[in-house]
Amino acid sequence: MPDLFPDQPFIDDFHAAPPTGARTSPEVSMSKIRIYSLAKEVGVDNHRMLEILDGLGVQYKSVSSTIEEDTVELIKQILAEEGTDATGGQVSDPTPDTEVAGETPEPAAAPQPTPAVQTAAPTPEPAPGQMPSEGRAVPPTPTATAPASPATQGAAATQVEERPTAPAEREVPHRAPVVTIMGHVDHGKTSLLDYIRKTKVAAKEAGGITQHVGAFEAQTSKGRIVFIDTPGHEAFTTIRARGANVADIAIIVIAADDSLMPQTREAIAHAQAAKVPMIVAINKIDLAQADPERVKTDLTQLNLVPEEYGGDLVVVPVSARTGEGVEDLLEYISLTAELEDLRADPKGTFSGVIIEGKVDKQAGVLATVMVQEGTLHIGDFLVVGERYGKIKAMTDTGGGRIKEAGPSTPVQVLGFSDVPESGEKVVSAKNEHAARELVDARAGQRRDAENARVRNRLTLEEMMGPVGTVRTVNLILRADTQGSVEALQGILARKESEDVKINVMFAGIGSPSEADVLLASTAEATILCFSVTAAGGVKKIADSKGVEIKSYRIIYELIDEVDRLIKGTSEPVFEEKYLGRAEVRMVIRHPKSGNIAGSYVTDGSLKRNSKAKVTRGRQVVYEGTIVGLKRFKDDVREVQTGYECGINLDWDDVMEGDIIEASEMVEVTSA
Ligand SMILES: Nc1nc2c(ncn2[C@@H]2O[C@H](COP(=O)(O)OP(=O)(O)OP(=O)(O)O)[C@@H](O)[C@H]2O)c(=O)[nH]1
Repeated sequence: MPDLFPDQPFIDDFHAAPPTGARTSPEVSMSKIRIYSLAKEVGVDNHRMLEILDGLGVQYKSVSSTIEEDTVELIKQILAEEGTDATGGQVSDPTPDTEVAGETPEPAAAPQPTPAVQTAAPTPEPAPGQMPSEGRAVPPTPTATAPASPATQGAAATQVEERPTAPAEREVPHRAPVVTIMGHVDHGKTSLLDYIRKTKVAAKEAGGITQHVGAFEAQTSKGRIVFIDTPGHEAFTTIRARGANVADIAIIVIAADDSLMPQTREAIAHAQAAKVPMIVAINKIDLAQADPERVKTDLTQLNLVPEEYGGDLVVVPVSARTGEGVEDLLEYISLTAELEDLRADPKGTFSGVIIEGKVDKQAGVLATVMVQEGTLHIGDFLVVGERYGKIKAMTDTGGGRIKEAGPSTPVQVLGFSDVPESGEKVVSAKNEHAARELVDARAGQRRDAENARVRNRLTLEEMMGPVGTVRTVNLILRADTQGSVEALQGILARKESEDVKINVMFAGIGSPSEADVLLASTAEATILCFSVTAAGGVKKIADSKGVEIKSYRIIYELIDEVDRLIKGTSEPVFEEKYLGRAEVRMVIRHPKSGNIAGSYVTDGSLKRNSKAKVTRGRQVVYEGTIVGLKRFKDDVREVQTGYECGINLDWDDVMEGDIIEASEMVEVTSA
């Protein structure tokens, strides 16, 4: 297998030149070393290395960032002082196999050297498109001490007291990563999945052809990796649209001979919206016309900068045909998973997500459940939405019968009476009675929510977010040409302010798609179209999901809509503004215009086309519009206080002595 983390560190061309006089150590021949190379060299896992760096207050973006030689020496010293074997340690395997499918023994529970620094909080979510650790806030520099692992606590009791309390999180075992593959049509998603399945799935039964159940488990040298078997962002977003997150990592497949295509951009937008770390697989590198460099350059235009260009995006060239680079890809998945510090408690309360459901002519309803937390056992009662069932049988993705399944395990379950839909959440109940109670409670809640939706209007706070916080307006843009897309993006970028962030989740050419609607529904985004419209089917889905699709032919109207969204009002709000009033002194009959009220403006001003309210004594006798306004023979737009004028209303019964009050509707500018 190619070594991704070479022992020899290399110069990062895109970083600062080595400081003058930099010392070269035998292990570190250059002045800078990438974090993951150092981690491998000294035999600690990447997560731990980042913790040490945090402890030292060293700034970094990801494990691909380089660190100075001085820091390297310091880290080695720390490790040496703590008795860590700086050369013979193990790079932790996040997901070794165990007897219960999906369950992983917690490495920290076994006697181990005390980690140098442990963070109490879970690893923060990575920013979209970045390696998981990117953008981590560097915590205040603690001393490079940390909670002892349970195994060492007894021996070092006094020391432990001075350290932060050991988080319970450490006791929760790691779990295998769940990976989804997305990308443009024909770029090789299915081929890549097939190659991995062919080479990495142990068929349990003789000649065992793994059946399609929506997911499969690959055994790699770095542990188990679970792949969602339905490629494409539609499947990914369908699951997300139901509020579930299944994938931990998204592989964006881009064909090396085709580079970025509309669905590539969509897939990237979907992964970013879900805040799932991305790895780009540049596929078809076996082709003569393959141009991986072009793909990397094109990616930078989306602000996704490959590692070798000084950014943080992991880009792996592969061929799903020859298998070249696939091992590298798997290794990068494990590395990303390790940094994500994915954990789930097999002993915890069960929760899972439906990957897919179907009816089998012989077996009946079969559903693939991804176990996310806890363990499933045959005989358990499961509740999905407002239905429940009892597990009669379970098979793993290799087709073998199993009795229980732990976290990150996809299992096919027999026992539901209706076919559940992908993305539905699954929980377990103690017994049938509890399952029924839960179903009843959910039905009640749904009815209450439906009633409340009818009654309640959104409060200002619900619409705009808490006062004083930065509000994000999520948008999906669709336009007829790339030029229009870019023009719109430019205008929108200038509309951002301290209080409002405009997040264009996806901008593409052509009509909005169903996938756009799903993306919008998960992110509460509005779809704005310029010179394109949504097809009837897409509109229907949008209606059913409460997603607004607005189409414009005039760019300024689209921008007005954005302004409204920025203000937090989905529709413009108008209020009536008083303009002025006039007294009718005589009524002049006009052959063409009808009756004209010869009037004297006593207050404010009157405007043509403004609203008119006519009062006679105390009674309002008419409400309409000032359709014409004259000064002598001239048509005018406005007449001020103290002037005489002729007022033509869209009403003919005006009388001497009437008062005409003018007003106009103005848009409320600030909410
Ligand atoms: N030369 C070469 N061809 C490949 C490679 N990967 C896929 N292909 C070919 O590209 C075509 C499309 O591959 P698929 O795997 O079906 O692509 P996909 O992205 O799953 O396509 P859809 O399912 O239609 O979205 C097929 O003819 C594959 O044989 C590769 O690495 N090298």
